[in-house]
Amino acid sequence: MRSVPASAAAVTTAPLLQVDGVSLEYRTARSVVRATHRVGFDVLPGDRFVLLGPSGCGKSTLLKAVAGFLTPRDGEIRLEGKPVHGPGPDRIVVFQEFDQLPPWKTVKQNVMFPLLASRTLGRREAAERALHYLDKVGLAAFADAYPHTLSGGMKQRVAIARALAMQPKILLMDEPFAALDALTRRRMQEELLALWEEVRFTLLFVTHSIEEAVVIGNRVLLLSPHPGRVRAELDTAGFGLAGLGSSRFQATVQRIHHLLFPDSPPPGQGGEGAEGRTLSPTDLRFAI
Ligand SMILES: Nc1ncnc2c1ncn2[C@@H]1O[C@H](COP(=O)(O)OP(=O)(O)OP(=O)(O)O)[C@@H](O)[C@H]1O
Repeated sequence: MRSVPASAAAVTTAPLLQVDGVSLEYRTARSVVRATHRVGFDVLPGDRFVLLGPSGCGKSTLLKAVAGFLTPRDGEIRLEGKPVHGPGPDRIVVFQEFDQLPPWKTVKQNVMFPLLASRTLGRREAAERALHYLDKVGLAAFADAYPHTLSGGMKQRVAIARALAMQPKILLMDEPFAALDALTRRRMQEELLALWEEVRFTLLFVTHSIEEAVVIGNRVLLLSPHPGRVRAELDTAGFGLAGLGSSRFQATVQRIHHLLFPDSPPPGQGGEGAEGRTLSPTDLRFAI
């Protein structure tokens, strides 16, 4: 991964990624669905930038556009100042689904595959790099295992190792832990933060969990319901998992809730806690 020294984010002000007035649409023969409306934000090198908003507000669509799979209807996406015109090895996505690993390849072969397919490295160097990143995610001992023998959390670790091994300029994660059980999800958040401390990559992370956004992000962009517009951008540096449960953490969660849903009671009031709430389809889910 292209790493950023601890102090670089503070001294380097040039954004790595610029999303500039981006509107995104899905067009079918019969209709046009506007997913986002003039969304703008900058991601600095070393940021853990989180897109947070209700289901359907266009978070995944934005991530797909940054990855180069969708072209904006209006606005522009730039990486290091250059317009994004399609997918590239400088932006790698980790998805939520566990089935993103070809089952006929071993764990090591899975991590090597994009390195070989993109001709980034030869076979021997690719194998070395794969083992290096598998070690970073604690899976070196499973290098020769097949994906079906791994748990959901282990599969996601392989997907993260595979993405990091490509050393992209920015790692894109679309609800990567949403399908995991609560304990595994928390452990994966912890491991991702530890990995970031070690490698200092730049991360764009999508979630609909307020708690997860505050734990993972140093900056959080709040998007309004469909079509997504920027509602606010918050500085959430300095929380992490250690801050969970502190009064400052809870106050931030409540503030975000209020910004997103000014008319509904904050979590913990009206008989609803921050976890396990029953919410409408357009509301946020708090499933950590
Ligand atoms: N392939 C598609 N064709 C047409 N409309 C789509 C398509 N994919 C998404 N949409 C619509 O675009 C809007 C944004 O969807 P998107 O998946 O980006 O939201 P999201 O914020 O990531 O939601 P969630 O948290 O539920 O994943 C929604 O109204 C959705 O129905």
